[in-house]
Amino acid sequence: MDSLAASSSSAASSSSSPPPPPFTDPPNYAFPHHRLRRTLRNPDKQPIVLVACGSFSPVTFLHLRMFEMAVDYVRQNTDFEIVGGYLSPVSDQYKKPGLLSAHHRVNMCTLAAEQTSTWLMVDPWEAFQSYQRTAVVLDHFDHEINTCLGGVATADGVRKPVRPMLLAGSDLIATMGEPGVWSEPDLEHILGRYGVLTVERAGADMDQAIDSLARWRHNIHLIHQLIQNDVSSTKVRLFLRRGLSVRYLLPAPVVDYIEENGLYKDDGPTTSASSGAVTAEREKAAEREKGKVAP
Ligand SMILES: Nc1ncnc2c1ncn2[C@@H]1O[C@H](COP(=O)(O)OP(=O)(O)OP(=O)(O)O)[C@@H](O)[C@H]1O
Ligand SMILES: O=C(O)c1ccc[n+]([C@@H]2O[C@H](COP(=O)([O-])O)[C@@H](O)[C@H]2O)c1
Repeated sequence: MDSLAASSSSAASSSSSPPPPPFTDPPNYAFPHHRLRRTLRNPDKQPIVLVACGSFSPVTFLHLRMFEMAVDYVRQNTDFEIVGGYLSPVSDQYKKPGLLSAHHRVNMCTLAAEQTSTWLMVDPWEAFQSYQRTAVVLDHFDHEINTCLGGVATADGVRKPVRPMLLAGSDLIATMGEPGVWSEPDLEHILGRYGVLTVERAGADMDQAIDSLARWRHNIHLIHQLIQNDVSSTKVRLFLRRGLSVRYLLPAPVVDYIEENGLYKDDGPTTSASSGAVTAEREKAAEREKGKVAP
């Protein structure tokens, strides 16, 4: 199997022991696919699933709106057919400021997906374990949907593999050009193999962001926001700390959940925002040194 996780784990295995599973699943994990469409509407299209990775602390209407913008973009500009959409909240080990526990973030994302949409799902795979790089997360989707579920079928019964594609804001794509945040092989894997749908974000210059990623330009799809929305989780957390209303910025069940659980009343951890992935990777390496965490 052509996956980063598979290749790194098989390199570590001895010839006498059975090959380790390609991915480490959290306890009691089952891949959610209750809303994954298993039959292609148009047999000539390439099936894709949208995977949005992020903190979602908390999930906002903008995060959900990114998926709807992607649907319009894909219909008007590509030969893709979207068969599913997933929010994949990052692990607690990501250590970003304001990162609430995975338990609450997954609960809020699930309320948002299940109660405000008919097709979005939440995959808790990366949330409930050690930090997983985005390249590995996309491999996990590839494995679950194509290897385990057998992809999707056309109405004539022809099976087709589904391509997981990253759905992200242009600020996230901009970090791909920053030294020390993403590894070069991972960029090749994410942008060369899978591709990304990038939603314009106020304050992040999309053209500048993709300049340094020019060699993968064919796999980077730019989605312009026709109605500007610059809601961010940071601003929502700030409002909550100040006792201001966040109603109509987030889905109502998420606002209720925050109130019921008394969330975001204090500042949380203070790691710098851009160092989340770097911090998580360093901590994981240190854990590996101590022999506590599998590679
Ligand atoms: N206003 C926005 N416009 C476009 N993309 C966005 C916007 N807000 C979030 N995103 C994207 O959503 C994904 C998840 O982001 P994340 O959970 O880190 O949200 P965030 O609002 O940026 O969080 P924080 O404010 O805590 O940094 C990322 O790809 C991010 O770029
Ligand atoms: O895989 C990586 O190397 C990598 C580097 C930087 C960020 N990410 C992912 O990007 C997502 C959003 O990050 P952030 O800091 O914008 O909240 C989060 O899911 C991280 O795991 C991933």
